[in-house]
Amino acid sequence: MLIATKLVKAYKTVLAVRNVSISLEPGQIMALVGASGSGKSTLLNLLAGLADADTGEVRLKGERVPGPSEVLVPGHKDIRLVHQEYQLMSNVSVRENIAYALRFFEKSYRDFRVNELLKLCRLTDVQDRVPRQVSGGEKQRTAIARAIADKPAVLLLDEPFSHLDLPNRLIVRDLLFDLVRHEQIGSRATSCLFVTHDASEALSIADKIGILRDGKLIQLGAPVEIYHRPVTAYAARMTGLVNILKAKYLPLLGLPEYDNPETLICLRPEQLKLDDTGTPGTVRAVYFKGSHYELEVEVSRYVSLRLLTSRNDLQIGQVVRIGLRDNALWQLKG
Ligand SMILES: Nc1ncnc2c1ncn2[C@@H]1O[C@H](COP(=O)(O)OP(=O)(O)OP(=O)(O)O)[C@@H](O)[C@H]1O
Repeated sequence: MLIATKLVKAYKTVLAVRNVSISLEPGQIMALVGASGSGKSTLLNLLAGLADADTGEVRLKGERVPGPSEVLVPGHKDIRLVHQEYQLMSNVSVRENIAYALRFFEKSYRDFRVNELLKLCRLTDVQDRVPRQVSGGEKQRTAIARAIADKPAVLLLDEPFSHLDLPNRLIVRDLLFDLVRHEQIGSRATSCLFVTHDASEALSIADKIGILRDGKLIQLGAPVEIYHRPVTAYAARMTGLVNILKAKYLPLLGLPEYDNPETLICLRPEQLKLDDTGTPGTVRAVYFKGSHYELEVEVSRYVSLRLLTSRNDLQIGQVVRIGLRDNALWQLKG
């Protein structure tokens, strides 16, 4: 189990990581979601033993993970970090890049394991090409295959989806999911922690999601919990499309105001519906999303709401009526 306790890291005047504590169980997937500059990469480096914490510590299976100032070769043998740039050897094939991680193993096992990894990461067809001859998605998967080759306890990934197109994002998402489950069958369970600024993949595969803001972990929980009960407007926005309105505008939707009219209320688009008996509003935007349409409907000068519909006959300027699917409103703390 990987446990980080009260990690703090500052760069001169910037406090990049503030008192962050997390724990990752064997076989778990955790995603840390935050805006640019929220401290994601710094935290990953601390977890990997590649940066020295000012205070706090990281432990893997009870043993302290030393920082680079304490060891000759920075990093920990059981923790692998896949960087955004992949850091592959440019003059050797995909296969050899992966095999290099297993150079101290017997050849027969090495060949077996490399074949297994090529299959798992869907790289068998491109195994003889050098990195410049493969796509970004294939480079990413080669870096992941190399990182997990000798079954580390922890796989850390920095923005594994950010440079990829949608099909490749889905392949990598499924791969992470598969490899954590697949590698669990063996005697050691690999855990995976990745950082991202886009929660869409995180919501679907992570067991736990942490929301980072200005170096602080402001919320940690299961994806469903964070999505439906975000603590702040920032956590709500980082995890998907959301309407945030002040409680004083709830009567517009036929609901009573709260004691404090300035309280922020979070309404996910799917909590709203087009409803002939609901509140009238004017369609301000219609976005085609493939499986559905996203509408922006102005219900007053101060309130525009986003909702989803399968109706394909709506036009900008048209008046529609909006109702709530359920009255489960969620109150934000700020
Ligand atoms: N070497 C450094 N020297 C000074 N400040 C730094 C250094 N590295 C990061 N920072 C600052 O620390 C804060 C956190 O940076 P970090 O790179 O960890 O965030 P991030 O969430 O990974 O951002 P991004 O998504 O843009 O990569 C930022 O304010 C950044 O400017």
